[in-house]
Amino acid sequence: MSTKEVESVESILNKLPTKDRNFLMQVLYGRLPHYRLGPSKDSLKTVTDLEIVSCQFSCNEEQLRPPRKVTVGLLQNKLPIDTWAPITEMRKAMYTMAKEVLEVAHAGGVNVFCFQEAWNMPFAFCTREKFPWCEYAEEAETGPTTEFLKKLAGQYNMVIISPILERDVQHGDVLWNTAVIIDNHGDYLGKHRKNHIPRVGDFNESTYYFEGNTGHPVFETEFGKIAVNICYGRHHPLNWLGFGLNGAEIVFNPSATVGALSEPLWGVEARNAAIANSYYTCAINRVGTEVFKNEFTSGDGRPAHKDFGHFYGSSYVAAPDGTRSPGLSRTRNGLLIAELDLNMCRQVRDVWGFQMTRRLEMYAELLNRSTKMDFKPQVVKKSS
Ligand SMILES: NC(=O)NCCC(=O)O
Repeated sequence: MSTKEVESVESILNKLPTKDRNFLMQVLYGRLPHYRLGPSKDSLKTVTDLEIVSCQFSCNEEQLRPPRKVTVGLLQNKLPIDTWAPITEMRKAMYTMAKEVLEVAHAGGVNVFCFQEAWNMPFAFCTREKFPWCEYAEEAETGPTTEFLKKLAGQYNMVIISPILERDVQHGDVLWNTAVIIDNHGDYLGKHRKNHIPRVGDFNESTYYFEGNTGHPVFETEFGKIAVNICYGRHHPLNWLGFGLNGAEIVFNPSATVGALSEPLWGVEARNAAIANSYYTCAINRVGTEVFKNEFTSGDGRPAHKDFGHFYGSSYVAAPDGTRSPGLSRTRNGLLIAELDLNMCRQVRDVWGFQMTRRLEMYAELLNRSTKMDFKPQVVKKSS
């Protein structure tokens, strides 16, 4: 990590006098979620410097439905060892870290836990090297990472979302960027493959895998209907809409993105999706700087370099009413624990009526027309 990196936006806001800070937070972040006591970090042995933020979103009490409280856990973490460590060592280090953090998350009452994108490996897709990175790929349903997490999910009664590099051995060993969903009984529930693959900056991911073919699945769990919009998919409002149309109540957005490219968009996109679709969104970004052995370039005139830049963390949760949690640190490992009341989804639909006032059939007709070869944009010009 560069020592020049700012800790977080909130660390700057916190320097303001309390009255000004509270006013600004209210305007920028909405009605503030309440803070909860965080779990103890005593069980952490190897994970150092883990920031824990613990908060609570609330909505109106209803007469006919009891509250539907669900606690989510979002983890952003640095690589514990060098990118060039042998795969078995990297996996061991990642599993040790995950085991310790999941124990803390369990103590914090987490029901649904999500890791960052491609969590169990370096984010090596900048390099365009095939070896050793493709060797990290594993089968979604039966691979070592899924097997490892199944035990913990069952033990902790926790749904776990595990974004990995997938190898599909049934279809010619093809690779995918995939999120595996393991239910709270420790059973494999399903998977979602990343729908939109970046071709921007050093994000050379299309060298490794293509656009996903799993649509917009929503996974019905004992803790609500959940979906996963992997990283770059957050720039596509219709991708978010797809999960909403299928009934998602919480959409996780495990990501890996760097400051120079996307930081001004980060606080906007997942939050706007929460508002537009009346569901909760959980945006998780990697943190730290990952340095590789060999230099790479990305055809943008920059000199060859060995790192992606700084992954700025800043993971947060946004609610259907637009309220958001503070972001985790830009520089530290972090666990964000947020208690949500899923009743808020319908309450916001009733108040704002976005699902009633949107014009899906009108959009469908335009979208359909716009994909045709003979499409003519509807532009009105003054005739000359
Ligand atoms: N991992 C990934 O898709 N990153 C692309 C960059 C971005 O979406 O900000």
